[in-house]
Amino acid sequence: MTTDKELFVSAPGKVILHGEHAVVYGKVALAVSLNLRTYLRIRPCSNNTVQVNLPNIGAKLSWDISELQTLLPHFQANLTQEPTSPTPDHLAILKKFAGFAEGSIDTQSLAVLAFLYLYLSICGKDLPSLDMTVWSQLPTGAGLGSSAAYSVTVATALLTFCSRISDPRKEKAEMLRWMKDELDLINRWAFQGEKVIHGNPSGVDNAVATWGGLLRYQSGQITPLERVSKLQIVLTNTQVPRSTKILVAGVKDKLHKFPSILEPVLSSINAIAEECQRVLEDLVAGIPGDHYSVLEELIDINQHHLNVIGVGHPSLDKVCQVTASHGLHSKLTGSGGGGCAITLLRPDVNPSTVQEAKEKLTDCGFQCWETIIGAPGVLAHSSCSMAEDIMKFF
Ligand SMILES: Nc1ncnc2c1ncn2[C@@H]1O[C@H](COP(=O)(O)OP(=O)(O)OP(=O)(O)O)[C@@H](O)[C@H]1O
Ligand SMILES: C[C@@](O)(CCO)CC(=O)[O-]
Ligand SMILES: [Mg+2]
Repeated sequence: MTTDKELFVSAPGKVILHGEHAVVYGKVALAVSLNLRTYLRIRPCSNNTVQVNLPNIGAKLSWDISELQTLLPHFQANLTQEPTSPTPDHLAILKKFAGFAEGSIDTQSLAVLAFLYLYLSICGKDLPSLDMTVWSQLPTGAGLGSSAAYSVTVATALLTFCSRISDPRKEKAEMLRWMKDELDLINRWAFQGEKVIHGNPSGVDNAVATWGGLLRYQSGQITPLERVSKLQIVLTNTQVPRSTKILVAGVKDKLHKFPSILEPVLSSINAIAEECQRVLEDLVAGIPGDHYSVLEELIDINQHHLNVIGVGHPSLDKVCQVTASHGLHSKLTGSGGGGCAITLLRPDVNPSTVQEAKEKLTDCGFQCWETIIGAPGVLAHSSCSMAEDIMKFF
């Protein structure tokens, strides 16, 4: 097999500055890509099988093309240019095929169901033999958009492999990307993968993984916010596992139970995201003001709101307490219930204060790192351009 037959793609994780959960109900979210990426290798294989290797979650599966072909009649309607949503019937058929129990929502089932749904929907009538490996620098299920980075890389690789979008490796550009229309198609297919994993995603995470940078997202409308990604952030992973699907469903139940109590909270989260955008724009425009104090207050208020809607966790409270004792402000990011928190660093913060806070957080059993935000969205790579420390996982 020649190496140019193998294609590598990668997509970034994200942090949500403000708007998680409220964005599911049409409110504004501000989200930015991270310098932690998911990498995927796809290549043809010659033994009429589809092989999927997911080392982060310890899954290795293989199916005969002839078996997969029997599922195609159920997915015929999907073989259009327009991405189509997974129905409960589709998911039931795929679960039965893969041998997963009816209500299974474990890590492996969700990843495999999302792959099978995208493979059968994107690849058309002549299902190709292929071998796919996905490996990520992102912690799985920690609020950093690992499911979206996974869905974006899988959708991109399948669309490229089946020639439904171009292969950017034919271009001589430094950064191998797709055209705007193709990125839009990738984003819309990845959204279907997210539906399999999340149940009811807003689409913000797959938008950031596709387009990169800092985005304002509202009801499918994506607005890149340029030149405002200067914020310095510490990320803390509480290492408490949680599922976005369950947390999103929990907020829905609460909203149905107490609409007049929860709706104003979601509207207030919307106002926080709007105010944050305004402050970030003032910062860039050099308009005088104590912008960082406002950003810190917005973080504190939103963290209280997120507790009110039921997505907090004692481990996240601990991150907020520890950082507050060093004069720093934190909130959960992503779907909460554990997972990750962000802590804002003012440009004039004393590095020893940050160091001490990080040491205390590490003593609590949390993992802490300073991040570079605003990484590029989905990229193609040729095998010779892949860094050695990443290639060793493939
Ligand atoms: N590297 C990976 N390999 C295989 N499956 C993955 C990988 N990364 C994510 N997944 C799939 O995504 C699921 C995690 O998605 P979930 O939405 O719960 O968390 P997240 O995306 O990390 O956080 P958030 O949605 O809050 O940003 C896993 O259960 C798995 O099915
Ligand atoms: C919790 C949520 O708002 C963000 C998860 O990163 C869910 C979503 O928008 O799909
Ligand atoms: Mg997710």
